[in-house]
Amino acid sequence: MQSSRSESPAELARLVVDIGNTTTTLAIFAGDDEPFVESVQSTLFGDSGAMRDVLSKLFRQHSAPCAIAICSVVPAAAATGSALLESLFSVPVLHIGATLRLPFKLDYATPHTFGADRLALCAWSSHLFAGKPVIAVDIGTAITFDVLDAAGTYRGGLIMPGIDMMSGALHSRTAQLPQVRIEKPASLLGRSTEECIRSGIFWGVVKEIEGLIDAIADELIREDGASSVEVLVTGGNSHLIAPELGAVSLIDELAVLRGTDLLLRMNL
Ligand SMILES: Nc1ncnc2c1ncn2[C@@H]1O[C@H](COP(=O)(O)OP(=O)(O)O)[C@@H](O)[C@H]1O
Ligand SMILES: CC(C)(COP(=O)(O)O)[C@@H](O)C(=O)NCCC(=O)O
Ligand SMILES: [K+]
Repeated sequence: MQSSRSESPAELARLVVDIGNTTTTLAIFAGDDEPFVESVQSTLFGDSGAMRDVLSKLFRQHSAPCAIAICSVVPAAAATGSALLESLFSVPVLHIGATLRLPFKLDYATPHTFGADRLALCAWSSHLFAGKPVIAVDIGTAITFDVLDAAGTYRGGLIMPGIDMMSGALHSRTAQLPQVRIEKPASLLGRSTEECIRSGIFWGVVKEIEGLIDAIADELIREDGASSVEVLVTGGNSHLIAPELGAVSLIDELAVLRGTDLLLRMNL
């Protein structure tokens, strides 16, 4: 792949892939411009034939990448995907993990099991809110909370089932409950089976997240004397839920991708 001599790595195109348990998102970053983004079902990313089509479409309008990073929580898809990308672009693929140079201190008992998406989200959160405590919430297949203190030290997190997982589990683990599409209910109290499920999951998740954010912020204020705590919300369901939450500093569905790109540039 030829590139002009004058461009620094930050200017050259970087391909960043976020493989979640539901959605795989591919982004092309160049300089500090907003990335060009394509999303596919993660089940597709394991199918190299289908992925060739997605990648050829993606790179029809863009120069080939000078650097590639994969942020994956699905090992099989990451293996297939990186082999495909390395063969297509002859560029080594960086896999996001705890052994990389990080912009924060990862204090986790099992760093090798820490989700790459949570790592990338913490990297971006620490970059965005340097010097402040931050709670990063990813409302995706699962819902995760990750907490950094003002000194940029990881303080811990929480993992809970995501919205579709809850709706799916109610249907698959009971004899009579239907699978319900979750959107904002018309009222708090349901007056039908479908309304009760929709309201139970939607408002249950809102109150769980709100309550946990408040409890975490109280702990940081009590233990660290923090004056205020930033809250960053991301994930496929962030735009559904975040508007119902109290003080959210920022909603950014691309936060994991931006953190992956930051880690790629820090580890080039
Ligand atoms: N295009 C979409 N439109 C509406 N909801 C979506 C879309 N893509 C994902 N979602 C919702 O987001 C959830 C997945 O979150 P996401 O963060 O995309 O996945 P992952 O956990 O794989 O990173 C899905 O369960 C679904 O509820
Ligand atoms: C918790 C997760 C499944 C969330 O992934 P997602 O919802 O994005 O698919 C992922 O971060 C993961 O596989 N974590 C590994 C365990 C850990 O983070 O400690
Ligand atoms: K995610």
